[in-house]
Amino acid sequence: MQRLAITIGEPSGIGPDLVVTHAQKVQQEAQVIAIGDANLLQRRAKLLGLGLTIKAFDPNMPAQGSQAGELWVEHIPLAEQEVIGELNPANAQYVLNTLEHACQGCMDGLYDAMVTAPVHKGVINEAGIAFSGHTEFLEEMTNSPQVVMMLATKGLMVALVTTHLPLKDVPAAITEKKLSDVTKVLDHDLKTFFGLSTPRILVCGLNPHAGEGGHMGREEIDTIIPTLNKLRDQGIDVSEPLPADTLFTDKVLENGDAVLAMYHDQGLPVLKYKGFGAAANITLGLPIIRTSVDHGTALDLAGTGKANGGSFTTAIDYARHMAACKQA
Ligand SMILES: NC(=O)c1ccc[n+]([C@@H]2O[C@H](COP(=O)([O-])OP(=O)(O)OC[C@H]3O[C@@H](n4cnc5c(N)ncnc54)[C@H](O)[C@@H]3O)[C@@H](O)[C@H]2O)c1
Ligand SMILES: N[C@H](C(=O)O)[C@H](O)COP(=O)(O)O
Repeated sequence: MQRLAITIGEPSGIGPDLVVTHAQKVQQEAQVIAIGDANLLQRRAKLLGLGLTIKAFDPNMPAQGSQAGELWVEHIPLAEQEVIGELNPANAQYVLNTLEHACQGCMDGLYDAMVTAPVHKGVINEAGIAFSGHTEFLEEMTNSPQVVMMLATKGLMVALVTTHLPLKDVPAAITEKKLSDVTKVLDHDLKTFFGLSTPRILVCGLNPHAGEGGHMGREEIDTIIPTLNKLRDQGIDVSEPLPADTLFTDKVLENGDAVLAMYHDQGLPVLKYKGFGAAANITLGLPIIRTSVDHGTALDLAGTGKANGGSFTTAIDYARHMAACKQA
């Protein structure tokens, strides 16, 4: 039986809501273990009118499922009690403690995968801790040479060359090495986890109309096309840089297995428009399996019972599928 570590995310957001709501279902095929403050989970369940029996996780016991309303918990204490909808920098280190615990447990083989509920990047930085996202945090903690952020929903997978950086810094970040390394990780993990023997990757240009022959930017000519040519010579099936506006049409998409976008807001708005609530964020290139929801902390919805748990379930499904592929 698989063991999944679920980090419960920003304490004042909807992460705890998603976890205690999900625990209302019988879990027979995997042991789902919430990593976070047990008292916070109990308070959130009470607020939502849900029954919750906390079961202390014991790593020395064989993996076992749970009945409806039960939740395995690895207790990591909050620094200060949460106020719903109000960010508190005092709890920033607590949030990182949950991530560190889950990641270390995956690296040690205790957990088969980690699934992350949303954290708030701003409040962690306000606490004086540089943090741009789980993706970069896990890359550093696992000492991985190159990770790739990919969001997936039924019928569309979008990976990113660059992730959480200011738009003005994007062109300089797209070097031959970066594009080549990201594409190789994407190609490898599409084969490993998604059953694609020769994945066809559709690559977005950076500039409008993929640079219009150099009249609207030269990055395609100077960097992107030469890199893609080399990758093709190495047996990776990549397209030419395609104008991103028309790439995301059915006629073009049906010729590929995944899209490689140059930056965050080139690829993710399309993915989220298509699949918000039924998509997951997957970090490729890690020595562990990590998936996440496709949304943020939604402070406005915490404790209201209105948070949609579709993406959370999707993230768990992808994690279980990937863990099974890794074990096969
Ligand atoms: N996986 C993650 O940890 C993750 C992902 C995205 C954003 N974030 C972080 O979340 C914080 C807030 O970001 P934001 O305000 O841009 O985005 P957000 O996703 O928190 O909210 C955007 C809108 O979507 C709604 N929404 C979000 N999740 C929902 C759900 N499950 N059901 C129903 N409605 C939902 C919200 O109510 C809001 O109206 C930021 O710090 C951001 O970096 C974290
Ligand atoms: N880029 C993600 C999104 O928009 O959904 C989100 O910020 C989460 O990123 P991390 O998984 O790196 O925290």
